[in-house]
Amino acid sequence: MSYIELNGINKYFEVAERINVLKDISLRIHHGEMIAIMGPSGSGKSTLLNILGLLDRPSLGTYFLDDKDMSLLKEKERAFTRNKNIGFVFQNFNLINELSALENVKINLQFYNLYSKKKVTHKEALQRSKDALISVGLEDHMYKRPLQLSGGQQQRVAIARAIVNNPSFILADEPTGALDSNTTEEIMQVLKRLNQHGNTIIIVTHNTDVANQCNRIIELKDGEIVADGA
Ligand SMILES: Nc1ncnc2c1ncn2[C@@H]1O[C@H](COP(=O)(O)OP(=O)(O)OP(=O)(O)O)[C@@H](O)[C@H]1O
Repeated sequence: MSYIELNGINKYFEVAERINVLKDISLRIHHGEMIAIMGPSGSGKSTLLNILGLLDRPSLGTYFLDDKDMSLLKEKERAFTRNKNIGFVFQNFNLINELSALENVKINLQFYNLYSKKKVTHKEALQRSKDALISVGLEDHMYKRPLQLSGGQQQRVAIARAIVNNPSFILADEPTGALDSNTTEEIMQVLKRLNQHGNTIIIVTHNTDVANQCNRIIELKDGEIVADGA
């Protein structure tokens, strides 16, 4: 069962002076949780998500993923660990407009092949990408390009891309920020279904309706955890 444990995480940025954006963050994320990270603008939510997603390193503190100390990994191992364990979903979908939905999903398995010794064949990549799109309800839209799809459908493609590697964790930074309330609800249903099937989900959000559908809400203020509970 995958878990994440952060202990004493601090993050500094040096601009004109040193600013401490995350202050002594300790938390354990258990397998199967669905977590919202909330807090005012500038409180450090995205910085924390980037550290959890191995996109950025803490200045101080330890990060364990499944008993492995992430600070000991070299860049290539970090990239492999990230690609294998973590799927990302972004506010603006981050899809490639020149590629079909299917190709946008398949690209994640091509990245996987860059880092993994055990390669996924073209045939398997195609089947897994189709299965991921079917699981988010896009069986009739696989060959369309992102701009031929609605915002909610584009976000479903992005979710399919995030899950095609079977990651334990899905990290979503304002996944419904660009969507209306009905589409937000649809995307939450998709995320909740993935959570019921065993994915651990962490969502940064300003939307209390989104947060209230999670099992745990972590609230940040000025880089500190000020609340953490159901
Ligand atoms: N690369 C960087 N260099 C310098 N300062 C940074 C950098 N990244 C973030 N910051 C600062 O760190 C603080 C926290 O930023 P972060 O993006 O994590 O906040 P947030 O809670 O996600 O905000 P929002 O809700 O507006 O997205 C802000 O003051 C921001 O200006």
